Amino acid sequence: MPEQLTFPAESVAVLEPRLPPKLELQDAPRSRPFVTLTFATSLDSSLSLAPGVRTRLSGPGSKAMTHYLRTRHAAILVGVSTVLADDPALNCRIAGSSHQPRPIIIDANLRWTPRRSDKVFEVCRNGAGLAPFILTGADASDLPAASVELLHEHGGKYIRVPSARSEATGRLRFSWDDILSALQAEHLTSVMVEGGGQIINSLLDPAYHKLIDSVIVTIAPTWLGQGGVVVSPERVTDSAGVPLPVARLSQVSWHPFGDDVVLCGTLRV
Ligand SMILES: NC(=O)c1ccc[n+]([C@@H]2O[C@H](COP(=O)([O-])OP(=O)(O)OC[C@H]3O[C@@H](n4cnc5c(N)ncnc54)[C@H](O)[C@@H]3O)[C@@H](O)[C@H]2O)c1
Ligand SMILES: Nc1nc(=O)c(N)c(NC[C@H](O)[C@H](O)[C@H](O)COP(=O)(O)O)[nH]1
Repeated sequence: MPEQLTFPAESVAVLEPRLPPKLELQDAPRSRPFVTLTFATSLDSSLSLAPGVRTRLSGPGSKAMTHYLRTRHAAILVGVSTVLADDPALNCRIAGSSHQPRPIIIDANLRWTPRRSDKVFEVCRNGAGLAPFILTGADASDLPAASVELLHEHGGKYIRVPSARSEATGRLRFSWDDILSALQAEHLTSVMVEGGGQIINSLLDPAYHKLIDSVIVTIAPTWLGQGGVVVSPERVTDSAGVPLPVARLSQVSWHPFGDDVVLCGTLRV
């Protein structure tokens, strides 16, 4: 029996001002998708115990909140290491909701080989989710034919995004402007960025704050300890090299969900 979550109407009302406008209420077409940054963190800012380790942080109430967010966004975006670690379904499991978000997987360097048995395809075949769009820096001629075929069969695809090679890692990187342009071209009007750490830290670069419309963070009352996947964006300094805070939320509100608290805010000025 597939998991069925419920999210109470009073909590829906609390979240509504933080969410993308419903399509029918949108007065003018947007030039880029509405971006919600959302994740679950421990008290020591960890998303998971270690890279590659799936770690449950959200309790039942905040988990249902995350799935409610999935009903209210056109797309859900994660990095390839999250897919490799978690084998996520990336679908919405709120009882009675017919909406499914489009999974977007950032895999600039083609690290993931999709397989028929992956959960994201399984839920798709069961009519409980959509097939992923994989954003890659690879040329069409370098895409593995079997992966292209598997995606096509389920309604997914690779999308090529302009990339630059990082001097530090030698890996291909996207700018968030290009990621959002790719989603806009697919008529995806809103996206929730769920993680993992590298994706979130890259989006929290001050150059991209203007692209983030809403931030919704679940904080679980636990310390995971050192060695976890940590949300901590690259340091920013002034012209004298003195460290500055990278970002501070405004329009902040805190909402308890069971043992967890959900923090809402914005980085837009
Ligand atoms: N608690 C949560 O809410 C939550 C959410 C998602 C994932 N997770 C956990 O996080 C861990 C994975 O996080 P992670 O940091 O190891 O990996 P990740 O999921 O952030 O993916 C890393 C990959 O994304 C690529 N990437 C990041 N920014 C990019 C950009 N701008 N352009 C192109 N590529 C980019 C990196 O090169 C790397 O290949 C897993 O353990 C997972 O369970 C937890
Ligand atoms: N809100 C939240 N609380 C958590 O405790 C946790 N581990 C995640 N992780 C986010 C990640 O992006 C995927 O949601 C997971 O990998 C699970 O995926 P599914 O639910 O199967 O789609 N998210």
